[in-house]
Amino acid sequence: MISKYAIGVDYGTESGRAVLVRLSDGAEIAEHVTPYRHNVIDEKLPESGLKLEHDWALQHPADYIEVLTQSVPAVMKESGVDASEVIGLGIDFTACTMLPVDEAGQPLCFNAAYKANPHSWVKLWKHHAAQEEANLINEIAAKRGETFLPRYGGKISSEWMLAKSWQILNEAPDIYEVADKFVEATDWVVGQMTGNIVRNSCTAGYKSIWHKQDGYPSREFYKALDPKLEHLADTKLRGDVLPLGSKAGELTADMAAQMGLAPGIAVAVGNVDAHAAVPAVGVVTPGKLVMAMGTSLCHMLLGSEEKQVEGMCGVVEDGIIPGYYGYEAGQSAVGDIFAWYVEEAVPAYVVEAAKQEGISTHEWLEKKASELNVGESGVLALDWWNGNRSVLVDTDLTGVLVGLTLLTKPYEIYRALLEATAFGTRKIVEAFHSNGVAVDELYACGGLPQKNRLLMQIYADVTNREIKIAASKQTPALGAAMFGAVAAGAAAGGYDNVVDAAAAMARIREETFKPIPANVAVYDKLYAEYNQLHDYFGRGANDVMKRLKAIKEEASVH
Ligand SMILES: Nc1ncnc2c1ncn2[C@@H]1O[C@H](COP(=O)(O)OP(=O)(O)O)[C@@H](O)[C@H]1O
Ligand SMILES: O=C(CO)[C@@H](O)[C@@H](O)COP(=O)(O)O
Repeated sequence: MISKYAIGVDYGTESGRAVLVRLSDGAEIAEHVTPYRHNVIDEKLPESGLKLEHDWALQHPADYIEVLTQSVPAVMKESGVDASEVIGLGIDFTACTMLPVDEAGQPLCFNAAYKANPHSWVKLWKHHAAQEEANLINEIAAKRGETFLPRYGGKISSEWMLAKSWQILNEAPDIYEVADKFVEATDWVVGQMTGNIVRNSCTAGYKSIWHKQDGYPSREFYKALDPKLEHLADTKLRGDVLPLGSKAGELTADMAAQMGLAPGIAVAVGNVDAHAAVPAVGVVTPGKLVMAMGTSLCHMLLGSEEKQVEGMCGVVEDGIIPGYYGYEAGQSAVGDIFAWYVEEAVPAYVVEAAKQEGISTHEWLEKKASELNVGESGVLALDWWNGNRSVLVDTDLTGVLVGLTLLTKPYEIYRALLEATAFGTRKIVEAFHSNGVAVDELYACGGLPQKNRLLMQIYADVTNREIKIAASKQTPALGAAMFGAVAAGAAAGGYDNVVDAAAAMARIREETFKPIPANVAVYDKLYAEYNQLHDYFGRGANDVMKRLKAIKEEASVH
């Protein structure tokens, strides 16, 4: 039998990667990464050099296309697979990563008339400058008793489509006016491959308050926010919303030529990175929490019923795997916090020591931190370096370190940061579990489980649960390829549904991380302290973080 293949393209925060996957067994034949030429644009705009304000995070749409034209031909070349054997392609993306486009589907930032306006660019998921809009959305939605609110854990995030769109209206009404549509980057890139933009049910459901039965919120609700938003859903957000696994269209001849693929192959509707990873670790039933661990951490879980859970990002019917309610929660920085520490705060002697040993600074810190007993450092942290996504849903919260002394060592702080993120995850696990969405097992995928064993042991100890690790290093891309195979269908050599695709293609590692009872006991005590700090700083007892932010904003006006 001739092997068939699909390509999965995973769009992360700093780079995109293509993986060529064999459909019979999920073997990853070749992979290639293309770093985004413009990376995250958070200081000044390309070309005009316009300085961006705090909390902005933009991207350049051309970088996404470069991933297709660089990484896809590279995997084809490396593998030696003939283009005729590749039957489908799927992508996954960070989200809500959104952009305004014109009638032709072209990003407004490609237009000389608009590109000096930062609102014409892609707003990356971690663009956090729409918190004021989010606060108002939540206040007004709560006052009106909007029924969608409980589906989003009681709060709509500043990271999502509505807050970002409203920020455009408030700060750049001309861009709002001229935008034909606001689209998720995942849908835009798929549209570039097929020649037609369609929306997917996953980003629409989790990031744009779309519901399978009810559609978007009512016009009255949008109007209550701002009369100019009344028609947002039927104008800027219009367009078909197709379920995950659907075929968005076929690869155009032009893009096929640039990507080294055959024209006409099936392209799946867009997906979200964390969501695509779920079938890629073989999770297609409830009770198994999948943690996509990278710069941020997304928690994905299936349930048979729709439950209300404080601070979850959302519950969407068929949002991850058809037939189940897909639950999502998350932490908006995890790896990014460790990166901050390594890049901004370790002393030179640590960097030098790591260099001498021929290992990375992370690895050196991990090694030294592993020698500590649990609780030995006396240092505790709150993991809010990029705000709090779940369960507080507040991007104005910031980080905390408690317990520092003149004897505190860098690796003790590093360990406290690893632990803080694990406590943040425990908070989420408990929120689900205590509200009737069972979390019996943990699965981890993404870059971090491959990079840091201490981190994974800490997560097992803090949550008191065994953790299974994805065999693939590229789980979102593998999942995206599965959806590409589903879009192609069994008749073409793919699969008819993602459950069948997962049965054949998903794998986990044999080795798991099991909780160590002695560590679990100490972490219970530390978690109780974390919880107290969490509520003190996060639930209004002391709003020092918000006051500091206000002072900082005032002081930064030059
Ligand atoms: N040894 C390590 N221990 C902990 N974190 C690490 C280590 N090496 C890199 N990181 C962090 O991993 C993150 C990148 O994760 P990865 O999954 O590769 O990326 P992404 O989330 O963009 O897909 C960065 O934030 C980086 O700080
Ligand atoms: O918000 C989501 C998913 O809902 C993610 O796309 C976002 O956290 C970015 O994820 P990564 O850290 O790039 O893996």
